[in-house]
Amino acid sequence: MVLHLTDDFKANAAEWEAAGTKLPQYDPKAVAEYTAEHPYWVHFGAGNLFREVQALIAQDLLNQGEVKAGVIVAETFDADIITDAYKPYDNRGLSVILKSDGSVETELVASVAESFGVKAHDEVWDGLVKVFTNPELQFVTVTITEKGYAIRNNDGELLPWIAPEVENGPDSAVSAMGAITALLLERYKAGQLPIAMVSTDNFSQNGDRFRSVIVDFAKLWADKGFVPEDFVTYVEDPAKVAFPLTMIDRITPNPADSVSKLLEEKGFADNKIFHTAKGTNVAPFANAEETWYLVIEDTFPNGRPALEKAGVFLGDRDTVNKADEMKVTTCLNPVHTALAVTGRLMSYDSMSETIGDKDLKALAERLAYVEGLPVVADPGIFSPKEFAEKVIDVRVPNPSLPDSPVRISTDTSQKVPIRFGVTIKKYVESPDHDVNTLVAIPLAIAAWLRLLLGTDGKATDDNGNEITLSPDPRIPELQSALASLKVGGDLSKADEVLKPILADATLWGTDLTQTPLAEKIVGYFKEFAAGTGTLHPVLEKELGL
Ligand SMILES: NC(=O)c1ccc[n+]([C@@H]2O[C@H](COP(=O)([O-])OP(=O)(O)OC[C@H]3O[C@@H](n4cnc5c(N)ncnc54)[C@H](O)[C@@H]3O)[C@@H](O)[C@H]2O)c1
Ligand SMILES: O=P(O)(O)OC[C@@H](O)[C@@H](O)[C@H](O)[C@H](O)CO
Repeated sequence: MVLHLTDDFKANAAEWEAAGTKLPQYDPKAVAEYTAEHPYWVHFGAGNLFREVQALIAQDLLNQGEVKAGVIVAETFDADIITDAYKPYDNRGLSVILKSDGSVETELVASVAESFGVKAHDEVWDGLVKVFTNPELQFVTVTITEKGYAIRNNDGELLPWIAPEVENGPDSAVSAMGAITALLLERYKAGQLPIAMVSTDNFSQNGDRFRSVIVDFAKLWADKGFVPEDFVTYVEDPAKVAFPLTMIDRITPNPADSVSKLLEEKGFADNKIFHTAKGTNVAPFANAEETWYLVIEDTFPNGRPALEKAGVFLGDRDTVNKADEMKVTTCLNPVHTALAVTGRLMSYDSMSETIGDKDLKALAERLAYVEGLPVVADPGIFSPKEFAEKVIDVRVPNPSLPDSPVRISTDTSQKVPIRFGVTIKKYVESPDHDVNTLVAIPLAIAAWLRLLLGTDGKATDDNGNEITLSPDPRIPELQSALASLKVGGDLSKADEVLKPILADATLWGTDLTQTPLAEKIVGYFKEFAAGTGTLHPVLEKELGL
């Protein structure tokens, strides 16, 4: 038995069912034809999370007969994803859910009706313009990583790949933010049509940041005379263009060789993993855990389907904001980052190994329960304590999940302001909490700074073995700032060297040198960097283990 994603799955349904795969309950060809005239949902960022959350929601809505159209996917950063992992498979994918009890569930997903890999303003772009000028389009979702929203550097200057788009106007825009602003301009020209623009990336107040970047872009073009001032008013008007807040959660590791092999053994032919030139790891399948949440602020100016019937929580702004802060600043993502940086120092391959290390687990527990929970608000829709317990006791330890410290520590510099900075700020600003009591957060920060010691993206683990750091746009700058410090070397100037880094509010959300944390971090850093084999003794001493 050999199963291909492009099979006429109704004709060989028995074989798919024998493989235990859930099948679409609709005709994908009819859905694609209907979507071409009646699009309601476009998603930007054709990566792995999309396949395991948004595409499955779209499939669920189709299966239930709630909608007749599928989701359209657009990729601006890495069009190879579309060429390699979507087009050859008629935009279909296989969802592989690796449950914590060791069982595996597969589902053939055919809800992606069309895919656009944007490289220039050519016929592919024209296809997207047709979608954006359609009055029936209700919303856009986005998963493009935190750095995908950046258009300026830390000094407020335009990034080198954004500046030409500002200079040359909307017709030249192919970056994620430029292209989305240009497509909103088309929607504006088509009659100021309403739409919801839904960021589903991992950061606090994601919708607010998304709005501010789009408004920034629109104003830059207005200043240069490329667009009318009224276009700026359109994107600023929440009744026309809404930017709801969201919380999204499903641990979705990069497609793993182990899963590819498992699929091959089970007769799934489409199990090849692609590593694109831009560094995305994609496949015609995606692998994820069973738990998932999507919480969206219910502001959709052009309406929406009954997303709640597919398991999405729709709530008011306050509820969504609290749910997101709970996840990204306390109960999940900070735990992930602390485990990932210390896990890289231990050269652990999997996240389940990190939490299986009792000292790293103690760090995670202190971070979530002792330091995070006291300053996080209860969203009401789930209990933060139970959420954190499930993360620490069930989700991260899931031995079936091929998640790695290498993946989680990608772009750490972009994540620390949210994952640690928000909590630090709450301690600094609240008269009821003492910043001096923080231990796990400064330990995690110090461990990350120790991990960065090295050159050219290389570093050493706690055993002195060379490792390659995960990609991060600020590594060159940070490694060069730390260059005079060596593991086991003279650390007497560590204070001086670390000071400007710790003062950088773009990294921590706060100038840490104005807080007692700076001294603490320098102290921990010196202990970690004193030599090899320091991680466990320092954690044990500082955490009282
Ligand atoms: N994977 C997860 O467990 C998970 C869970 C919740 C939220 N998220 C959010 O989703 C994002 C994407 O995760 P993923 O698993 O799909 O990652 P992925 O590596 O599979 O895909 C990344 C996507 O982002 C795009 N991208 C990368 N850099 C970009 C840039 N500079 N500009 C524009 N687009 C860019 C890529 O082209 C691709 O579409 C994460 O960064 C996070 O914010 C991920
Ligand atoms: O996706 P990132 O790169 O922002 O962060 C890596 C992980 O912490 C993250 O993907 C989690 O797996 C996810 O947030 C779980 O919902």
